[in-house]
Amino acid sequence: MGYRSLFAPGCFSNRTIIVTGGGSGIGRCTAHELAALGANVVLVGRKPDKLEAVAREIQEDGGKVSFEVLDIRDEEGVKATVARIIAAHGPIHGLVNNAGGQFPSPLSAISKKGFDAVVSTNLTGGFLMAREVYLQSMSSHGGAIVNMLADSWGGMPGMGHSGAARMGMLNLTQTAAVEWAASGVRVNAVAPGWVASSGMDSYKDEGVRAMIPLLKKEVPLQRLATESEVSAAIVFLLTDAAAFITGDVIKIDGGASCNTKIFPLEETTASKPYEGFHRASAPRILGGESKE
Ligand SMILES: CCCCCCC/C=C/C(=O)SCCNC(=O)CCNC(=O)[C@H](O)C(C)(C)COP(=O)(O)OP(=O)(O)OC[C@H]1O[C@@H](n2cnc3c(N)ncnc32)[C@H](O)[C@@H]1OP(=O)(O)O
Ligand SMILES: NC(=O)C1=CN([C@@H]2O[C@H](COP(=O)(O)OP(=O)(O)OC[C@H]3O[C@@H](n4cnc5c(N)ncnc54)[C@H](OP(=O)(O)O)[C@@H]3O)[C@@H](O)[C@H]2O)C=CC1
Repeated sequence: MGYRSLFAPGCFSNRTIIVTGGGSGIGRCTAHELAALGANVVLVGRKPDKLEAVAREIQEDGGKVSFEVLDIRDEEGVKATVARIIAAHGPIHGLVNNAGGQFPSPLSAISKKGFDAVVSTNLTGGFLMAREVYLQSMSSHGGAIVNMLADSWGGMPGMGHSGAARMGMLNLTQTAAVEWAASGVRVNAVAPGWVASSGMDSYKDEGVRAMIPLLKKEVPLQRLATESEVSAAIVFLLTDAAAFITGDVIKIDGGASCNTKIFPLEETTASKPYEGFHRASAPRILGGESKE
């Protein structure tokens, strides 16, 4: 009958896709997936050695890849980088706005400089990348953008700066989806809960490191996500299989955002007091004030 799967090998052939933060963690994993499906991948990040190492890995696997050194918060740098990518590769078909991060800290301990660093990385930088890719390329031929959010639907002690930025990115995703739909541009997002990514190794604070093994307690599926479970959702949103999906968010959190936290999971059938990690106890673990 000649049925053609939308996930066929080579489904991204002749498509150029930018992956910001492609030098490590989820971005690296996504870049590998996209290249394996035939995409011409352009990695973006601040550190050339990391980008070069990932580019080499992908080339060794037979993939098409190059990289651009860029701080996504640098407006002129973003404009020039997007122009350079188009000059070298032609139209841009996909953007994975993955670059980001934060340092866990209670709100009361965050300086303006620190708050600005997190918001400019996780919100403004993503905006600049999406705007330039739209203006310089996708507005004339369509494309797909996937933004990185996180499980920030409620207050998460220690994550107020990045939570605020991610929720800003949620509205930006929805607004861009509406404004750019007529140009054939789809804009979606993924919202992971905790991911066992290499990025988690960047947390050096002892209190935060002690918290990591406890995080799975609030996840109904009782573990952290893998990098490839996040990149699979990103890749799906870029495929033609998602052609009628825009302005949407895929949560990859093992059900964490569905857990009301009123009763910790293991206490729902037991009577002993809960002593593990849950959202209300995070400030104590992070060294901040707690109302408990
Ligand atoms: C239930 C599930 C909830 C899910 C929640 C989401 C979980 C998310 C996890 C992850 O994201 S893991 C990935 C982690 N990866 C990273 O965080 C990447 C590395 N991080 C950074 O690059 C920075 O943290 C940054 C803020 C994203 C970028 O900072 P920038 O490069 O601008 O830093 P600086 O210029 O060096 O510093 C500016 C300013 O920011 C403050 N600051 C930065 N980093 C730290 C830190 N590690 N600890 C404390 N403070 C930090 C600091 O105030 C700096 O000001 P000065 O010290 O220079 O005055
Ligand atoms: N791990 C987790 O539990 C979760 C992660 N996330 C988010 O997923 C994304 C990927 O995280 P993960 O892979 O875990 O962590 P990583 O720290 O490995 O990835 C972050 C990437 O972003 C790049 N980056 C950071 N700031 C900038 C900047 N200003 N300009 C360009 N590139 C930048 C970094 O590269 P370089 O420093 O070389 O520039 C790095 O490659 C991040 O946005 C993260 O916040 C969301 C929810 C959960």
